[in-house]
Amino acid sequence: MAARSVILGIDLGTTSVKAALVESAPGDPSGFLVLASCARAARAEAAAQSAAAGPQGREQDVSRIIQALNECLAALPQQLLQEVCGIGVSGQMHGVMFWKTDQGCEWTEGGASPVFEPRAVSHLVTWQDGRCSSEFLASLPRPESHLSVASGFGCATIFWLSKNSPEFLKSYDAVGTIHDYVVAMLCGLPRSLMCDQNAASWGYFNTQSQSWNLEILRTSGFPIHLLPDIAEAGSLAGRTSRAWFGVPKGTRVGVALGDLQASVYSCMAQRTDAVLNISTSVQLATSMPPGFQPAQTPDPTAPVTYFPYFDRTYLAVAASLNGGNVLAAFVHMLVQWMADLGLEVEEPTVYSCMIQAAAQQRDTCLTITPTVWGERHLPDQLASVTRISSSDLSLGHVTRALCRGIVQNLHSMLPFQQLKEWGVERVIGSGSALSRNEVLKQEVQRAFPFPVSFGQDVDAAVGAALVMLRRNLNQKES
Ligand SMILES: Nc1ncnc2c1ncn2[C@@H]1O[C@H](COP(=O)(O)OP(=O)(O)O)[C@@H](O)[C@H]1O
Ligand SMILES: O=C(CO)[C@@H](O)[C@H](O)[C@H](O)[C@H](O)COP(=O)(O)O
Repeated sequence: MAARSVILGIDLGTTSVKAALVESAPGDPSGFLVLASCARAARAEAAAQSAAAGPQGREQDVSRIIQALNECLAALPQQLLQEVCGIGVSGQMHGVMFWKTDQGCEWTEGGASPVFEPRAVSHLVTWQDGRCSSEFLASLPRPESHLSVASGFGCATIFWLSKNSPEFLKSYDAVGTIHDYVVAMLCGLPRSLMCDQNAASWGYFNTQSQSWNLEILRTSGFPIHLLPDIAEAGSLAGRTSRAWFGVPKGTRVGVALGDLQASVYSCMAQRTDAVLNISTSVQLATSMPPGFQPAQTPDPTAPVTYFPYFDRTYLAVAASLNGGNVLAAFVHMLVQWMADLGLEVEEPTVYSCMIQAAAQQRDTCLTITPTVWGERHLPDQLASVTRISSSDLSLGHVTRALCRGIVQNLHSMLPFQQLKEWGVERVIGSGSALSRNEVLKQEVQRAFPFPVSFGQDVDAAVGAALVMLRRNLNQKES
């Protein structure tokens, strides 16, 4: 019997790590089967390593992210892992972490299979980081890119560190996103490799020339020697340097992909589909026609931006900073209030009760603008609640209004009418904040009256695997 083509897909998200085992299935309408999947909360939030980052700093402990990854791999069927012939990796874009070449991890051979643990690495400064004030961003050089630079973008964070913590940078000689790091460790890469999807999310990257704005950065004192080499999205990064949780040594590994692009790749079946992802954040994306090129002068006030996809095509994306993280903040607030009142309640219980209560509350006049983190195009628009009446104060009312506010905020960035004009005929939902929340699903269907279907809650991991399967492993043995 021919060996199975089993591909391992990984998504290193902001809240959780997801892994999926995917197999080519020509007989299936989708062409593939998800054989197994796993998700593990990373719980990686950590205090900023640089005190100067202040309360707006948002960093994650890389060891906890890798621990969640290891837990996912350990939970997948060993037999299937031994049949893996390719690995696709995706993750939270924009963020940046640092490591020392050849010292970024330590492989331990003690257990059933070698595993790597991070060594000589920094925290991950994530896309939610707010240390770069508007004044600081205004002091930076204008990028030669169609995307403006925002706080939490890798190059902005590196500029900030070079100006506020220069000693910190002297300890490292490699940088990348968390998913670039994992690929580099799995393959033992001498230098970090990055595809245009992630490079564009850092700022100061020209997607037309596929190159960093080296001259602009160099003349501004940016440590350009740190910048990763660029590779095409969907290309190979290398092969695993060791066996890993049963995955054979020498397994091909793709260059790491953006989580959004990987989710779109797994959900978008027709060019007329729009993909609405609600995870920690929210994105509404649809594909632009081949040959489309975004205007080269970025407009920081534009709610829709254009993300590189595959083969020099672009996605039109409304990317909100306020998605599942707003619900998580509300849940955290409730748990804290109940603790202050001497009551101990677990977060999953609160999620379950509030979603059930809102499902019974089909409508509300309470109106919530949920933007506790502002938006990149409206940084000063923080959250607000209006139309509060004594009859609309139940948990069901507030949760319904919160879910509606998250979806309406996205709709204000990319309205149903605009999608219709672009030829969109269907919306595919993705992301586990959406898949676990019937009320959010109802509000999506209310705001976007298209036929709506919902993907799986490991869409980016499946997408990363499919890219590997369709762009590398269906080709002849190289
Ligand atoms: N028990 C739960 N029930 C419903 N929603 C949840 C639950 N736990 C977390 N969530 C939501 O899921 C979101 C995280 O989704 P996830 O897909 O893990 O994010 P990411 O891909 O960004 O890591 C949280 O921000 C929260 O809103
Ligand atoms: O902020 C944008 C785009 O600018 C998002 O697409 C961003 O890439 C994602 O929210 C981050 O990658 C985080 O994704 P997730 O952890 O919310 O899945």
